[in-house]
Amino acid sequence: MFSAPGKAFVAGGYLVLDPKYKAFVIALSSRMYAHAHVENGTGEHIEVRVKSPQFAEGEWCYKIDLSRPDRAEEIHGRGNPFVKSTIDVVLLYLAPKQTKRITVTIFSDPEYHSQKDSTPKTSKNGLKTLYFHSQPIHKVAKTGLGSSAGLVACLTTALLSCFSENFDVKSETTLNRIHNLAQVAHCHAQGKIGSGFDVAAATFGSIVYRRFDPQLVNRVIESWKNEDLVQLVDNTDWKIEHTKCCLPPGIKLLMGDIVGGSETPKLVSKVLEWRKKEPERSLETWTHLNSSNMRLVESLEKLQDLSKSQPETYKLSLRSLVEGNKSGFSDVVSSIQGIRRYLKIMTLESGAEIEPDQQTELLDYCMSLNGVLGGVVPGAGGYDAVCLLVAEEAIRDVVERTKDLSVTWLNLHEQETGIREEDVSSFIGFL
Ligand SMILES: Nc1ncnc2c1ncn2[C@@H]1O[C@H](COP(=O)(O)OP(=O)(O)OP(=O)(O)O)[C@@H](O)[C@H]1O
Ligand SMILES: C[C@@](O)(CCOP(=O)(O)O)CC(=O)O
Repeated sequence: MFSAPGKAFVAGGYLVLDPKYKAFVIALSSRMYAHAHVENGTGEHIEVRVKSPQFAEGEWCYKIDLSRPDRAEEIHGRGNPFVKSTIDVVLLYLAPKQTKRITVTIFSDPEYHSQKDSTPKTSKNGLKTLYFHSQPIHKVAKTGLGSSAGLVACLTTALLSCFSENFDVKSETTLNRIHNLAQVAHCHAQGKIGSGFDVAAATFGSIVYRRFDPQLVNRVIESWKNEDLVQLVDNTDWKIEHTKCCLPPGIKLLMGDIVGGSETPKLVSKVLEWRKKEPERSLETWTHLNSSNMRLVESLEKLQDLSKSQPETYKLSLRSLVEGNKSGFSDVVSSIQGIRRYLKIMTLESGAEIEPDQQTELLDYCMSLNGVLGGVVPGAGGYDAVCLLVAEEAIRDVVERTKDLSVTWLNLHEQETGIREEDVSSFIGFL
């Protein structure tokens, strides 16, 4: 069984669409899981059955002709574009010659979806609770953790593992192969080439990310040939960057769900329109915003180093932070203030509600609390969520002091690892 983490897009929304800029994405403890069972098949077909038992009608069964391995047919006429596209891309890449019967079972941790109309169930060993929804997957509200990226990343991994003797997700080559295939499958399913930050975080974990050239993936989707896909996946420099970066000890991420919601494509199109109409002003804003984003990354790295080279000094700074003295963390605080300043300028000038006044008020209040380094609207912003960086010891107090506000803190934290192998024992009773 393999799993991939959800994400919080802390810094670099919009800018990440342009390979000139980098973004900072934090991987989360809420994960998507894929368990594969493989048997020898008969006849001229491969059968891939994907089950997602937490959702109504959550089973898709594809028959794949060995002579056209990239064109899976769902036998009940049910659709799941992300499942289908992943099977198509992985089989186009592998061009298998032997029949097989594969069953992949998908599970997702509770925080990916709204828990409305759902029932919790706990595994036999009592370690894992999952929510079972009465609606089909496409009708269940999402929370923004990147469910399709998580699904595509762990399904790609599970399928590859069925065709490989010594499959090891700790190998860099394997991880890059998973990433590249998952990016192609995700773009193909979405019908557009996004920045891919969510797929990269699902694969590599907490990272500073620079995107790939969309033409690379476009060309392969257009040609749809095994040799072009193999060349792209195994022998092409995508020029992406995925440098590991995580929060320093004692600092935690708090993700808050906001009642409401925003449509990312509308926000993106308003921002891109503004960029076209006001090239100079928007470039100036993006340049400042990017400096603040990169200053945040650098200051987190410095704190990480300090916590190792001078652990006592670092501990004292953390202690003071909880008591309200943020001076040991001033670079993080000021870079977050910078990020917010330029996101607000983008909001006011582009008309896209990236940090609307309601979020400004909430974030300003949170920032005034002891132990809080700062908070931002993650990703594309809007009325979806907020995230805070907080001293671990102050979390309880922050939750208490915000309990009457329109924010629900989610039960998750940073978990920096990307794809990893899982022990199935926590899933006994579900499988
Ligand atoms: N657990 C799952 N089982 C099966 N399919 C899933 C699962 N999770 C996600 N999917 C697929 O991904 C689709 C959702 O992808 P979409 O791109 O609309 O959302 P998203 O941007 O990933 O959302 P979010 O970031 O809010 O999680 C679902 O309709 C389904 O096709
Ligand atoms: C606005 C954008 O940079 C981020 C969207 O992030 P999210 O889907 O809101 O987490 C678009 C993208 O990178 O695909």
